[in-house]
Amino acid sequence: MSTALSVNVNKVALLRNARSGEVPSVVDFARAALDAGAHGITVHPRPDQRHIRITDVDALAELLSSPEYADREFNIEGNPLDLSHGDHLMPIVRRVRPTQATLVPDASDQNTSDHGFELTKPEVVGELLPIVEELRSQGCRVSLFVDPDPATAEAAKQTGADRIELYTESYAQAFGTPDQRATVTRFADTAAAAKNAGLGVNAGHDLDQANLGLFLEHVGGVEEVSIGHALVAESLFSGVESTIGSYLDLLNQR
Ligand SMILES: CC(=O)[C@@H](O)[C@H](O)COP(=O)(O)O
Ligand SMILES: NCC(=O)COP(=O)(O)O
Repeated sequence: MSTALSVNVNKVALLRNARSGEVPSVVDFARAALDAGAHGITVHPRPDQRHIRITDVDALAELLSSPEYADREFNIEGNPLDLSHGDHLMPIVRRVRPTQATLVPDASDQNTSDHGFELTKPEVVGELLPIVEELRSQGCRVSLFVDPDPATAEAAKQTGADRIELYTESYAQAFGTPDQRATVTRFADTAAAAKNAGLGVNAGHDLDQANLGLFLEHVGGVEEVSIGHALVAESLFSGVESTIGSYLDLLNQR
């Protein structure tokens, strides 16, 4: 199985928002990533719009609607259960109709994503069921952000979701330490449990060129990795085309 690369452009928007204006352009970065061979674009439009704004989502949707990118995917992340700023995510997904929605249980004031859904709790599954059903009814693939836990992966099936996304920060932290083997084994076990439950497997958070290869070597059947923070940082030094090419080499996609 080949693993697709979805480029998260949150951090391009973060830099852009440091000043007024459109420099650097989120759309231009996304176009360069796609032209270099990235399989898709990911955004996480948080309620405070600290980086990705709703206008960015619409501009990227227009870019990806271009015939030249007909085979590329748009992945929108967010927490449909966080109504602290009103219903933020679902109106966006209903309007844009992305290829995939990745549901992430972030609170609106979190610095970044730092945990997955507790799907072994029936009440969490119950809250997600109607949302997953609506998204899938509009043709949107649904992925649920989860911690590395086989029981959680198995429970994800009850929501009707298509995939899980493995939250890989603990892997990135363990990479190169004595905990590496045990940690990557837990991710492999979680991925296997998801596959056995009939779910696809995505992965993301703190993946980079240094740690990605070992992860894919040990965790089977990963269909998509979404990478942003490290990739954008690496692009500052090596350029977008070269950086994307390096990731595609790691994914054996060139
Ligand atoms: C869900 C996840 O781990 C990331 O996709 C998330 O988008 C990171 O959010 P920030 O870019 O705001 O840190
Ligand atoms: N779902 C993970 C993602 O989109 C990007 O995470 P990161 O590479 O910015 O940590």
